[in-house]
Amino acid sequence: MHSMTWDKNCLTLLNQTKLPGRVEYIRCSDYQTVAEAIRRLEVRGAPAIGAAAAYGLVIGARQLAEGSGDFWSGLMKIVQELKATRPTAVNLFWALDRMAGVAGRYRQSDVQTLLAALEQEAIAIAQEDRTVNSRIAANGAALFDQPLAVLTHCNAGALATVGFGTALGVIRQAWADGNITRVFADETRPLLQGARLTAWELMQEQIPVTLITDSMAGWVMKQRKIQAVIVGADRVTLNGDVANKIGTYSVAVLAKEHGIPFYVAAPASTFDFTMHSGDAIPIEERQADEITTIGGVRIAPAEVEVFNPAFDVTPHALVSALITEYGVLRAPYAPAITKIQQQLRGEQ
Ligand SMILES: CSC[C@H]1O[C@H](OP(=O)(O)O)[C@H](O)[C@@H]1O
Repeated sequence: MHSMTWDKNCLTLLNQTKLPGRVEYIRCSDYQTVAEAIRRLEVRGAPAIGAAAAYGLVIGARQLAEGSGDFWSGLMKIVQELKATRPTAVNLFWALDRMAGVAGRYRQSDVQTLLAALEQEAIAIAQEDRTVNSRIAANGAALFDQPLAVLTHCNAGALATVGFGTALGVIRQAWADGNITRVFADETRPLLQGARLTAWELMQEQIPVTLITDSMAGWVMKQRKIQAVIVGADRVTLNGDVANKIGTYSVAVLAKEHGIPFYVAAPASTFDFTMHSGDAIPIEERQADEITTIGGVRIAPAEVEVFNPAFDVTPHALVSALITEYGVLRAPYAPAITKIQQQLRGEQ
């Protein structure tokens, strides 16, 4: 399955809010549709929203070229509108800054040349994510030197990326190597990415998966049913702190308590080299009805007070290893992350 496809004139998104019951697609012929899809988690997952926003800017630039307003100020306004869709996953800002940089290099060119350059950059961002997924998978699978059962939280699979996933990419490769006996998937309240998306993805490939509620993770560890945890990330800071789906921090604390390795799979595009610690990561808070209803059915009093942070931050001390396309990083993370930053600067 693919989270998105690009066919020169249109971005088609798999509508993840309808899964697993219905496979429906959203054809995005304007950038506003892409922005709304990111806000509504119709497309979600750090690398996926970065790539979707990049394509959204391509579409928006074409809309401007057909209009009569000031092209450059209009383009920068669309960049800001897309950046405002969600605050935590750094891939969104990384992708849009990269696209804006390309636009700046072609600002004095004719519009058609600029449009072509933007489209090529968005395609490159998507293609690089596929390649990076494969390298993360290979680096992470090498950690599994015997058949193990693992636990994962939320969805860091093909649906969260352009390729075949970060955490689930490692699981797919380790499964192919014969080193995964079973995956325990946290349902991941409130939006149930684990129940709706991870369970669906793994069952599509006959990878053994057991769905549990988030509150069962500790008991599954106590019962020695799993030997490793692997999750994705939305933002990793210079010291190795990790923002990820709400509930990840609890899983990391439980893993520490039970002596179980807690791995984070993340591409360099999810590293925030401007942020020294997770204390500064903006945590998205979402609307109350995500908690007080399920599938439109009310499960709590309508006026109840709700706290709905979509992410939490796991301190680097609880992270056993960061699995990246550059290799498996171990603590202390700052020197290794800084080295990746230097390599990236050298590649530009
Ligand atoms: C490979 S990034 C996946 C990451 O994104 C998810 O958040 P959301 O579903 O709200 O976009 C979750 O934190 C996953 O670990």
